[in-house]
Amino acid sequence: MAKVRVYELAKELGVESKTIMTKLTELGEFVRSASSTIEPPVVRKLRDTFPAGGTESASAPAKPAAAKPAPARPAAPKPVPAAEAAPAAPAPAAPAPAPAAPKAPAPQKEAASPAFVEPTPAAPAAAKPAATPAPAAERKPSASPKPAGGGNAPAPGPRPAAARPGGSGGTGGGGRPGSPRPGNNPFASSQGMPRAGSPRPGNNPFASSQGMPRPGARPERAADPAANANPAAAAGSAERTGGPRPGGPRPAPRPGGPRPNPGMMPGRTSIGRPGDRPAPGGRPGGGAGGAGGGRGGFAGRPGGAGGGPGGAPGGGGGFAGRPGGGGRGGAGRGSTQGAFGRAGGRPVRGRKSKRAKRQEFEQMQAPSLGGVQVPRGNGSTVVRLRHGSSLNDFADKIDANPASLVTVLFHLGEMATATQSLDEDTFGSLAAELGYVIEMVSAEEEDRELLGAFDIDLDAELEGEGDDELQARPPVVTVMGHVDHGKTRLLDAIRQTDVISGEAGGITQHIGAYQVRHEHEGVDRPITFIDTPGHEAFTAMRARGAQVTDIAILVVAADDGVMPQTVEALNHAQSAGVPIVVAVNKVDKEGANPAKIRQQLTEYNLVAEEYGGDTMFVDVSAKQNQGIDALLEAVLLTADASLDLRANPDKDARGVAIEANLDKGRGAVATVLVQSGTLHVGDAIVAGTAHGRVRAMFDEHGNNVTEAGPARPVMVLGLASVPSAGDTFLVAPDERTARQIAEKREAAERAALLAKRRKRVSLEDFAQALEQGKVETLNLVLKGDVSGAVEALEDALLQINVGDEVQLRIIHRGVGAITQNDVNLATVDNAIIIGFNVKYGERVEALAEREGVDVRFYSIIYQAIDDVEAALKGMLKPEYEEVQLGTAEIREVFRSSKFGNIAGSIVRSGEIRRNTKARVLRGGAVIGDNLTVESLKRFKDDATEVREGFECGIGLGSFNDLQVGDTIATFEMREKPRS
Ligand SMILES: Nc1nc2c(ncn2[C@@H]2O[C@H](COP(=O)(O)OP(=O)(O)OP(=O)(O)O)[C@@H](O)[C@H]2O)c(=O)[nH]1
Repeated sequence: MAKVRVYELAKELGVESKTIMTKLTELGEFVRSASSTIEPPVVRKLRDTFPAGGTESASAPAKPAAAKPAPARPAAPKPVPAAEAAPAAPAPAAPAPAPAAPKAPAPQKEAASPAFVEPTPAAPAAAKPAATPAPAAERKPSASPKPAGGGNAPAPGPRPAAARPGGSGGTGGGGRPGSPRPGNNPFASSQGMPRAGSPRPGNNPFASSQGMPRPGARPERAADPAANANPAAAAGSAERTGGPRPGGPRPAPRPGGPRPNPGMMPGRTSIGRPGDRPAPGGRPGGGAGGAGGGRGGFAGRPGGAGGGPGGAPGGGGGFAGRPGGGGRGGAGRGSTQGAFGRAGGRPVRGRKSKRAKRQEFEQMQAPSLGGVQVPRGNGSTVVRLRHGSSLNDFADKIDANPASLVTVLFHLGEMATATQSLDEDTFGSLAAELGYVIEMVSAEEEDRELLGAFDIDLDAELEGEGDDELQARPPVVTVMGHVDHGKTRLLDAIRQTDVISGEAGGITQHIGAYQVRHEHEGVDRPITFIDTPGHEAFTAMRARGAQVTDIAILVVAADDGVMPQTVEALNHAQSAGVPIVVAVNKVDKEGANPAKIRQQLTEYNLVAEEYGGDTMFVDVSAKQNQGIDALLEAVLLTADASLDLRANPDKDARGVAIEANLDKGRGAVATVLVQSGTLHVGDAIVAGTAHGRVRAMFDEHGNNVTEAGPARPVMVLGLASVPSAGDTFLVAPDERTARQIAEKREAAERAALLAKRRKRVSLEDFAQALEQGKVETLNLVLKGDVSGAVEALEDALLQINVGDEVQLRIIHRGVGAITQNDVNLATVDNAIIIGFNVKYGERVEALAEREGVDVRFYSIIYQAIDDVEAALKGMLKPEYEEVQLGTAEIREVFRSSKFGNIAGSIVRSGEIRRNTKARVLRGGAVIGDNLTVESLKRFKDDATEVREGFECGIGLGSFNDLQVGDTIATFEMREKPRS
């Protein structure tokens, strides 16, 4: 046994507890009472000091021999028993009497002896072994006793016991597996006693000890007492428990005892202990445990006592158990005490029908939040929700009442109506509480599902296309580059090369994209150009999930070199995985240095072929139409080298809207790029949330066309509304389907927009997102007022030691205000934008807000570095500041027994809002803080807010210390913007 109680040792040594305690004080050991436990080394010292009874000697030997291990016990038990029996007996006897009488003397004895025995042996043994081992030993003994009576039991018993405890208790958890039993026993005994007790009667006897405990509920004390009562030792207690009470009944009881017995504390029993008992199987165990439990419950110490034998451990366990116990353990205890509403309550009331008990048990498992019942998942039940879903949608999926979910969510600290769109995090915490796992369906998936409802499966369609169906299609090219480097001029020049039109001036109409033909290796091949220079259109489309561009032409003026937007453009292209062909423009100009461009771009991983890289650089002069053919040739070569450009033309068309506008005379006009299939006049189409029937189509020459195949841009008339650039379009089986798809998309888009708010990664939640595997890379977009600062910032950021699990990637850096492009790029790549001494460009803030992009501004470089570093380490927490909302002066206090005191007040400043935080000030001193405006009335009506100058009734919940003249100040905590 690990620990011995003072009174046990006193008994053993044949001295008074007081004497031992005095001695302990002399030794500098602090003990609270005679039932306190003493550590083995101290026990040894005391034994040396009081060379008392032979018991000691007997036990001493035993210890060594036993060495705590299981073996010891078996052996020890018997011998010891004898020895201890004597001492122990008395104690047990004492308690036993009363209870015992009623029940079964015989059992008592049996129980007693074994229990005692064990304890004793244990105790001595314990000294040597480590405390931990001891527990086990103790337990075992206890267990063994009963079963054993014999030797076998011991061995098995112990372990089992241990095991159970651990298991059942959950509590016992660690070392104290024993606890479980204790718990069981405890209750068993205690409960058994009491109830049975006549329980009460029973109680009386031990009354002090037992009686108390049980009823006592509780607590520690109860336990302690019990322990004391037992005096003898854990054994004693055990006995009592086991012995007396259980005495007869118990024996069995414990194991199952609890229930039987008692009937008693069924409640408790059932809860915590049930499990235990079984485990113990042994009454002995039970007995002992019981005792231990009792005490254990209390505290470690008691436990110790209980443990006496095995009790000690048990005791500890008990404790731990309860707390940790969680479900059962906790309940168990609670019940005992009656402190825990359900469990405790019932038992007290008396017996309940099995059904009632079961119901109660089930209730315990139901979510208790807010007192509502919601079907629970098993912790891994997956619920798929669309972005923008509401509690109603969630409730549908789990077959719950939406109102219950509102309540549960409220108890989790969030308020939402059943129809309000919620973000993923909110659903996540709600789902976790209820045992579900939320999977948010991505926008693409969502659209796929939406189309699936109409029997349209674009992926399956693509997968089903083999070499038989696929035919080569032209590449789609976007021209990007720094301002004034000649993008527009180059697109014009290319347009001029169109050999098909045969018209002077080539393409006559701007429709957002055009096709030219170029003879490549003897074959006349078309190339499609997106006729919107710059990467704005490119990123805008990409942000909408449309990947239109196959190849990017990066225009760099040879007389100017690589400039910020050059870099920006190539970042965009690279981040989209689009191959780049570099057009070194203005080579006709004086001072043009094409070689310098090649050299500069090597820094950005664009290494010219002539330098051993794989990027084609072509010197051109857009102004003089030089090198255009070579450029087209390079485009085709690059396409052939790195891309598989094929599509099936023989199906309904699918593609992307490139640009669209509302024309006064013609209605919605959209230029679409067919990506696969063939679009015909008369087709029912849906583009984003716009739908209609193709009334007419025109090409870039203004000619009417009746059909358009893959990579063919055409201007379409006939849509009922204007789609957005980047919207995907498809031909539907009929106009009605087209309309329905459009309507559903519109609804989904609206809902998603509502829920979007702050969903993207932010520096604050980056570490969390990292942990959850949502991100692996912290993508940053750096913008600064001067390039030197941006470079310095980038260098410093890249030097942060980020560890292996995460990568820091600067996906774009540039000089100037935060632009829509930056936000679009951050949207696509889930990046955070860092602005150093710059501001938002026009209308960009709204876009960032809408897209939920985290944009941070700094004017001190180290602050930015610190924040990023902190984010990477999960240290960056949002800062909150208190914002006062309003004050009200109390003019009169209405007392209401139902609602608590209501402050009849007049709002002096700001406004008073319901559910906001409040504090009460009297003469400038705060007399009540962290309160909530729980009720707010204007006359008899409930109000959500009352403005300055108006009177209202304010209820602060249970805070009733209100006086006329007090001021109620309301405030809220707002996230502090970092700067
Ligand atoms: N000498 C010479 N000038 C050129 C060449 N290409 C374009 N330019 C001139 O450079 C200026 C800018 O050309 P743009 O085509 O407007 O350049 P951009 O890149 O489209 O400019 P933004 O639309 O403002 O972004 C114009 O004055 C062109 O005439 C060229 O090859 N040689």
